[in-house]
Amino acid sequence: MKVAVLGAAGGIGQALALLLKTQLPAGSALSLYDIAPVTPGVAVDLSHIPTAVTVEGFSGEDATPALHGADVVLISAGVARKPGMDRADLFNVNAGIVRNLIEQVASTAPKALIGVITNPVNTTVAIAAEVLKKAGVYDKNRLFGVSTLDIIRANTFVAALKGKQPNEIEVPVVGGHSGVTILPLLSQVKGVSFSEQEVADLTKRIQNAGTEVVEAKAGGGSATLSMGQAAARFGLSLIRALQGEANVVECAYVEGDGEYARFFSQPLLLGKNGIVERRPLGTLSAFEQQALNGMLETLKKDISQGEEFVK
Ligand SMILES: NC(=O)C1=CN([C@@H]2O[C@H](COP(=O)(O)OP(=O)(O)OC[C@H]3O[C@@H](n4cnc5c(N)ncnc54)[C@H](O)[C@@H]3O)[C@@H](O)[C@H]2O)C=CC1
Ligand SMILES: O=C([O-])CC(=O)C(=O)O
Repeated sequence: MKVAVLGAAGGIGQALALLLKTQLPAGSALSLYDIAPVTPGVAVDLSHIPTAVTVEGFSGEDATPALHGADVVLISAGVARKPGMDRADLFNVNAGIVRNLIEQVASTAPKALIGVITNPVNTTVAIAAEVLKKAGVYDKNRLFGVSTLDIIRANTFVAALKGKQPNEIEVPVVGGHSGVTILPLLSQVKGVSFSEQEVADLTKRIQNAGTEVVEAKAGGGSATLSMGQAAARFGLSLIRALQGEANVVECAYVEGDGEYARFFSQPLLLGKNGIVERRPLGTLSAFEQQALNGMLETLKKDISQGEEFVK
């Protein structure tokens, strides 16, 4: 299996590349690309770690040398937030970066499973879909917005509140990846129960967790290490599914049946061709139903902005 990381010299990219170098199955290839000239050096650095995963690094304007034969492409290239900014404020710079990189994926690795990390995810995934469509290679089962960070945060916060081990807790998080569009389905977490106040407080904390990091880093960027871990979890799940493992389920932001919005994060059964089955959201509490209804206008606007950008 070959995994390409685009944006590999950045905060997320380097953390992700390290985790993939140490956790990909033996015999895998890791291919790193970033516009920054340090990227081949990042690959040399990682190549000294004794695992059976080869590493190559490429820099400059052309991403295609990194993309040949890629089974999975994870994209974190772009700018990150500073205090006072919304994820939507990143659109002006990141929309063009995602369009450019996806054009190169479309021409070089059209069958790859693509995970978009670059913000604003609600919008950049719509851009990616439209670019792939224009190139005649769009398959909605192969394009994912990576929302795994919301899930691992939710697991961490719930475990801490309820005195559980984090690996015992799995919170489905649906919707999108910004503010009110992030909806943890706390009513579905097995083995714990919450008061109404706990649900309200936890939901808000999970929705604002990105901002919590941005403010704590005080101008030095946004979540990179936890996002590296989240992207590694998601990328490794894609690889396990590609290799034929059964019952690999992850939530991600994908094009579905449009019941709520064209793109929506929901639980997905993954397989050799990407999404095998979009799982229903299940029964929602009154709080969750209200939050779902309340997010849709924002989410749809975010999606249209991406669609319009490519038209
Ligand atoms: N989906 C999610 O849950 C999360 C998404 N993010 C997003 O991920 C993105 C990256 O964040 P960081 O790694 O912290 O930023 P960073 O600034 O540390 O790294 C970004 C990298 O992208 C590279 N880059 C910029 N333009 C490029 C281009 N045209 N081609 C190739 N590479 C290019 C830069 O050289 C840099 O190495 C941001 O948009 C951020 O908002 C961050 C955290 C969570
Ligand atoms: O908040 C940000 O800008 C980065 C991000 O998406 C997150 O940490 O969830």
